[in-house]
Amino acid sequence: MRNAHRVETVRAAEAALMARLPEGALMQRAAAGLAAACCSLLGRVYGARVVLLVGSGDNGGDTLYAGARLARRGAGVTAVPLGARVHEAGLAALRAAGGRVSDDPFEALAAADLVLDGITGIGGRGGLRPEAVPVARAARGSDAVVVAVDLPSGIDADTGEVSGEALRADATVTFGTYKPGLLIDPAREYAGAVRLVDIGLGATLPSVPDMEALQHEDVARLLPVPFASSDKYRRGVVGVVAGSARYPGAAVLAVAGALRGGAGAVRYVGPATDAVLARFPETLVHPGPPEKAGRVQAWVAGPGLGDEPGVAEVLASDVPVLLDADGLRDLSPEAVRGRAAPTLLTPHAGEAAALLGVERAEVEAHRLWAVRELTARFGATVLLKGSTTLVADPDGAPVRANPTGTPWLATAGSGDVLSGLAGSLLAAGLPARDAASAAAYLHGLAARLTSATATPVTATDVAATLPRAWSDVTTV
Ligand SMILES: NC(=O)C1=CN([C@@H]2O[C@H](COP(=O)(O)OP(=O)(O)OC[C@H]3O[C@@H](n4cnc5c(N)ncnc54)[C@H](OP(=O)(O)O)[C@@H]3O)[C@@H](O)[C@H]2O)[C@@H](O)CC1
Ligand SMILES: Nc1ncnc2c1ncn2[C@@H]1O[C@H](COP(=O)(O)OP(=O)(O)O)[C@@H](O)[C@H]1O
Ligand SMILES: [K+]
Repeated sequence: MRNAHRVETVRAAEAALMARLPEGALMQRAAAGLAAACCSLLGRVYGARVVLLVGSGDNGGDTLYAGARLARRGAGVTAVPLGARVHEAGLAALRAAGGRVSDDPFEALAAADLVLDGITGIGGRGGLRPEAVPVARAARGSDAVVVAVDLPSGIDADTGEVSGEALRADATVTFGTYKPGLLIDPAREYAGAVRLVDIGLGATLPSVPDMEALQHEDVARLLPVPFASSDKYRRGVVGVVAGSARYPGAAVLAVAGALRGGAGAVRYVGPATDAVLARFPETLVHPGPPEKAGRVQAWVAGPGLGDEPGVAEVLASDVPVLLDADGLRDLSPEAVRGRAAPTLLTPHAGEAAALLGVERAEVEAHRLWAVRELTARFGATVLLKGSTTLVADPDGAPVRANPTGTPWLATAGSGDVLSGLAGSLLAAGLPARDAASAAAYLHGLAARLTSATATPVTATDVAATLPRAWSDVTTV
């Protein structure tokens, strides 16, 4: 599991740890880890040209001490102070190691191999200030590798929001714990590859993080495994209410996802029985209504449903229900809040915006807010799809950010596959939060495996690759 903590939590943990350590010890740990990461990125340190963008706080201090370490190994290191103050001890260390302060940042950047962005870390507020903007742009426009120190300067550490200009990094070296902003778009995209440096903060951080991201071993633990005594009903039956005369393909894709999700059987209910059977003869089919179709352990309703009935019927059932696409249209919080069994909503940004009564751009810019707000209003688990898929639970457990996926997933029908897959995991007995986050993980991984050759993927490809993703996760 990758854990992330908010700035307030990090500061409290840092204060508790610092009280036990000699002064400056944490900053030296951070700087040592940062310098080591820079060495591995540079390959050859001796003779490399390194530029430090230094803000007024401790983020600049980390950067100066790391710069001193690189200078001692033979790099040519130039500091560019950008704040009203500078970390004096860090600057003295850099000078003592042979580093210098630049009088022309643009000249230094034009020749740089590596730029360290130490303008702001967890103390930053809002986007880059105007005086830093031209320098940050020159850094990004140069041929140098840009490494963000703790966070890309200009992003919001707690939310992943980017309200002004921020410096896009190729890699981020973060200290002690991940920050939520490193896991959530749009900020996540500014961070590049993120490396965590252990500075001993684990000892004083709370054990329940503010946010988390699953990894292979976490998903492997969640996925259902049949026992010797299992039969198809004990493994769980998932019912899929999807498709219409206009969108029969959505039914096929949702069933495709459901068949690969670990349920023992998939029951399709709706008008697309012929299309579903033609593709997947193993499906149990029924024209509807859902309550006449036979017992299921979870329902998925909505993909391609158009104006077909079924949503109210599954909401009236006493089993977990996943609502997606047309199943979310005009959904009232009361219809969900009154349910005794879990409900999982899987909107994309447009559907989330409609449910919240805001613009789509508002959801995309404030994804964490949007997923939390939907969860609170509907009293349901919510999986918000998009460039970063987030899963929030009404019981207040840490929000999960999905680390897999690729922009190639933005293809028609891929959401239908996801809803079938997540519903299948619900039917197999996973709690809604686990079903949603494990499904998003497998779905994103399948898309990555399919697009490994940098070619477009189709929703059908993603569904067909789910078994490979499953085996990739469970055979670590
Ligand atoms: N916590 C830990 O465990 C450890 C933390 N460590 C390190 O310390 C870092 C946090 O340091 P920090 O608290 O000094 O804040 P930091 O991010 O350097 O900003 C400072 C100042 O910047 C300014 N400023 C604000 N917004 C701005 C903007 N948009 N654009 C430009 N300037 C802006 C503002 O000052 P102002 O100019 O307003 O007076 C603010 O006070 C942390 O990220 C990590 O690197 C490690 O060393 C060890 C373990
Ligand atoms: N830019 C992106 N990067 C990564 N994944 C994306 C991006 N845009 C969309 N996705 C993913 O693609 C899928 C699209 O689902 P959805 O919007 O419901 O499409 P459809 O309704 O056509 O099935 C979701 O899993 C979503 O998380
Ligand atoms: K930074």
